[in-house]
Amino acid sequence: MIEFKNVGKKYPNGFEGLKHVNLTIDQGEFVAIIGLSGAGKSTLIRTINRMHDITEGTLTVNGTDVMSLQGKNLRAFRRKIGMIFQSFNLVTRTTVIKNVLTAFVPDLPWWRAFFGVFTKEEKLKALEALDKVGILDKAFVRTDQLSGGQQQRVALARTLAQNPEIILADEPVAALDPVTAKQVMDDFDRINKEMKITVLINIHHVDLALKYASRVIGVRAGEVVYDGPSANVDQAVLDKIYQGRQEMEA
Ligand SMILES: Nc1ncnc2c1ncn2[C@@H]1O[C@H](COP(=O)(O)OP(=O)(O)OP(=O)(O)O)[C@@H](O)[C@H]1O
Repeated sequence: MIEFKNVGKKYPNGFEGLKHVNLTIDQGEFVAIIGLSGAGKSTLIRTINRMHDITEGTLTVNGTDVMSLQGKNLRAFRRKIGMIFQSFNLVTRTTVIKNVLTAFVPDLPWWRAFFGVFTKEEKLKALEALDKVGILDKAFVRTDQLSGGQQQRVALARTLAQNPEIILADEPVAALDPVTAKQVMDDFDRINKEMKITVLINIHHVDLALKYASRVIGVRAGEVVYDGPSANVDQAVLDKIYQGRQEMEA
């Protein structure tokens, strides 16, 4: 369970990225975070794995006070939270499987990481993760030969190999065409349902947010202005979140 209690985030320049955020997200939920550019969506999800420090209130993940973590404990905590970015963050000049195997690097002795020595079990786990996102046949292909959608799936497989409890995805389909975006969203959906992994997605596509997420969190100027079932999102809710700048899809 992820719990925000009166959370605030003030950036060093004094800008308030988050204000009075109160949220409880249960294990296994699929949540879409929507809002205008600059509303604070990235700031919100990045506080969960401590990419950003909160400056007010408390944030707990499965009972752990995130701000109390340091060094080894923080690294161990981060291993349970997968992160997916718009830009995939892969090493494109190497093979797909090598990218997935990097998921194990933080747990390896330095020499194994340095020489890229992986056990049979680790290799099987990496292949299994690729199978889960439907690109097992691409395991030994150079990553730069894959389409954008396939590369995002490699990133997803790398995250899955980490065995996460939570996946945070920051605009994961923003760089993809509509058909590929839907395929990647289908992967998130399957992973969420089959593996009971909590999925939190920042997304600009309201139609995809409403189709895939069961819950929508609307952020405006650092504040949560809507939190409820996606089925209850109507034009009035969108007007509140987007200040009248977003039309509901027919
Ligand atoms: N390091 C920083 N210092 C100061 N202000 C920042 C910093 N990072 C982000 N901000 C500001 O915080 C606000 C929220 O940014 P954030 O990236 O969370 O928005 P977002 O909703 O994810 O936007 P987008 O959809 O464009 O990615 C923005 O106004 C941004 O300019």
